[in-house]
Amino acid sequence: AVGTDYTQPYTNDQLYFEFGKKEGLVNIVDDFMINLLADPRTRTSFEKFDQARIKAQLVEQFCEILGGPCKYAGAQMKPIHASLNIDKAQFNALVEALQKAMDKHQVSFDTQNKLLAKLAPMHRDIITR
Ligand code: HEM
Repeated sequence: AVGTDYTQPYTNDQLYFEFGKKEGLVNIVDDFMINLLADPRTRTSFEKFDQARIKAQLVEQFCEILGGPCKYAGAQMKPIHASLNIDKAQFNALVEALQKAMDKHQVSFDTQNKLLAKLAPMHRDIITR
């Protein structure tokens, strides 16, 4: 599982290749975290934690979701976010930060939406207020 009991990874590695494989994901997630730390809606959550560790976990999670050769071994989404008091505006800000990073790395709109479609349902494990 990739952090929830309902998220099914894509079953071939086409999307993983469209994201530029591991190297592409590392670059996208680096910019994603820069964007999260630049936005006041998300900075206050992320600044207190080990960002290098979170980025490494995000790369593994996205890699597995996109059908790549990875196995996410991080925390489940519900318990890890439970004490963070995350609202809908913060969740939306995170999606924007990811879109901005994917745009910068020239991931096509359709391909971006394939990843977002797997992340969006996670709102029910992450938003707690
Ligand atoms: C679909 C949306 C999201 C996904 C896929 C996601 C994914 C992740 C992952 C993979 C981790 C690392 C788990 C681990 O260390 O084992 C994590 C941790 C974290 N996330 Fe999220 N997250 C999402 C939304 C959010 C939002 C909206 C916020 C706050 C604005 C947030 C704040 C954090 C923080 C602060 C941590 C570190 C918690 C800790 O180490 O105790 N996340 N997230």
